[in-house]
Amino acid sequence: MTTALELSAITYCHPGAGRPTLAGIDLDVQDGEMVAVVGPSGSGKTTLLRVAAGLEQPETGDVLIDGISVLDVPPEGRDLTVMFQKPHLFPHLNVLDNIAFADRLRGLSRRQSRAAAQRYLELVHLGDLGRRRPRELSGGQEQRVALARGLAATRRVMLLDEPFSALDTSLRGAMQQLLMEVRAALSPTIVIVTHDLDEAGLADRVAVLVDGRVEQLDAVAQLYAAPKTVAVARLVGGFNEVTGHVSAGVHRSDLGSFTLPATCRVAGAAILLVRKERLELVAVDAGSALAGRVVQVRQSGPRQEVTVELDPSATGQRVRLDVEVRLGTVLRLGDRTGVLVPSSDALWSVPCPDGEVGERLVELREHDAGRHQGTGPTTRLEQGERLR
Ligand SMILES: Nc1ncnc2c1ncn2[C@@H]1O[C@H](COP(=O)(O)OP(=O)(O)OP(=O)(O)O)[C@@H](O)[C@H]1O
Repeated sequence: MTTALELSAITYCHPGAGRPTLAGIDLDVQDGEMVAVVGPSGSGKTTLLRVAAGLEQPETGDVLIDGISVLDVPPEGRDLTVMFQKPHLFPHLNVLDNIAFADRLRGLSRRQSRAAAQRYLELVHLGDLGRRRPRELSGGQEQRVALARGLAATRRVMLLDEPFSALDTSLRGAMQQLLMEVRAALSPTIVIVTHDLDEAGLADRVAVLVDGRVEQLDAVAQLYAAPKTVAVARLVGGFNEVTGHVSAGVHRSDLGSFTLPATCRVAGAAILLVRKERLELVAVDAGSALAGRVVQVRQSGPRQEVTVELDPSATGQRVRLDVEVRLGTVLRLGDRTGVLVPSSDALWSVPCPDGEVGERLVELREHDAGRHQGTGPTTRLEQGERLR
């Protein structure tokens, strides 16, 4: 596989901004690959696309297409197409000529460019609407035409900036389905900026942008199973976080001691990450369950979530865990319940960000030191044993 687009050590600062928007971006997109760019609002996603497209010039770094620097090439010469949230169709041209426009610019005859445009129009399931004007289209149809026009114009890489975010949920779903069909038919190379993690899941890899840097570039399943940092975990969402520390592959905290998967190579101050849907509510006296009581029950869309406050640990701390349960599970505030923490392969841990290594961690370390004083070498606690 060849690298279609590469951003190398890109830095960029908006005029008047206090700090760089892009602070050393490295990103490669392989031929035929779809890479999604996600990140908190203001993290620089659109700026990154604009730099790739040549609409902004980076301060340092390079943009390469097929291994050749295009820094000196203007946007229209870069073989990249950008598609924005708003379709921006030409109002005076009919749908077919909107799609045929790029080929006409490249010098193709009207007949050739319209024939190609018709094929793209059929690909987006609007084969009959070629003669309509953009004002005669619904929002969803307009966005399909914009996609067809983008595909017709693209020679190398398509850059999509939240292209479906203005559409309602069902239209967005339909456009995502269409994007999959287009990928299966044409294997275009795509970079898509999105806020929607489900949409990002359509991509081969997802780049998580935090503070102007690519914090992680991985398949979406990896972001859920093995986030590199707490910022990535928070962006992905759905994790319980418990601060503690790791030594010899065991995370120790007020929740207890949990062996981490061998692939998790964190040491020192670290946050244990446990996904809400991997915790299980069981009978309060069930074997290795942690006991507590229900302090909140809430419904969010098709999901039901329960917050359980665990009985105090030996150090007096009351850890709260969010648990996703089956919709319709009957639970009342104050109910006693057990919480079963999954086995090590469903756990993960990330380093504590510097600012979050707080007093609690110091207390935990002191507690551990006291616990093991005079008892010889530290023994590994059993999985799930609370500190006492
Ligand atoms: N033209 C500009 N001049 C000055 N600052 C800008 C300009 N455009 C964007 N910024 C700032 O640069 C930062 C990154 O903006 P950008 O639009 O790239 O972020 P984003 O991740 O795409 O955000 P969102 O998800 O909200 O669309 C923001 O702090 C924004 O306010």
